[in-house]
Amino acid sequence: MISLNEAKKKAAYKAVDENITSENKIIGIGSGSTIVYVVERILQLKNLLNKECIFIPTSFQSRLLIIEGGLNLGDIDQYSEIDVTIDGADEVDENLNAIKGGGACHLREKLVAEAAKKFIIVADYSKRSTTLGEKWKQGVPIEVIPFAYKRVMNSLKELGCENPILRMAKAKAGPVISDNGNFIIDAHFGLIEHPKELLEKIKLLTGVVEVGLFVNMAKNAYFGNEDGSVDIK
Ligand SMILES: O=C[C@H](O)[C@H](O)[C@H](O)COP(=O)(O)O
Repeated sequence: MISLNEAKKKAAYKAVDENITSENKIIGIGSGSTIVYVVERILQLKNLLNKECIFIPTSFQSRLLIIEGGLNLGDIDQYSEIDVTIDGADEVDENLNAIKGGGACHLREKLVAEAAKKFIIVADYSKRSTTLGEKWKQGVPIEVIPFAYKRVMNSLKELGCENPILRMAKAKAGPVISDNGNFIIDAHFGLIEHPKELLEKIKLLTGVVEVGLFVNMAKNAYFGNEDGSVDIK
């Protein structure tokens, strides 16, 4: 049996080995703890990759990983067509729909994933489910314009979320502020049988910037298993 961190690393390394080649010129880098291993592997293989390759971050965290690794940094407004984006997830269902935004990065993550010809998810075994909502009990992360948060919370209750929560910071009094200056609401909807419908309903609420439901976006997911193997879906 291996630890969750080792499982993340196994998935990340295999995803890089199988999806990042010398032919890729623009690569999207997701956010979170699994992505640290993605960048670690990219750095190990640096000499085999295209020297001109540009890396597009999805957060302050991944921007730092790119800079500190000595990789070429670009931005999504300079490079709106990406060859491959690799990112972590909070939960992935059997159709490869995902909940993302546990680290409040899902707005840029979605943009960089949508811009990619190939979007690949990397995750450990604890994130794998049949139906979204089975594993990630914190709720769907929703980025909102700060002054709209109360109205959006009321509307989320009408959509079936009993107790939407404004995400609070840990080492600061007050709410989490995203990289884009917005608030995050976590909205638990139980089992999400129809993620596309729920995404569309939430997205229509005034003041919502982006929803951490990634529906029909991933080409493959790499899951690191407890026994050290990696499943590719
Ligand atoms: O906002 C954060 C992102 O969506 C992450 O990709 C997600 O939370 C998974 O992170 P981790 O790899 O740390 O589990």
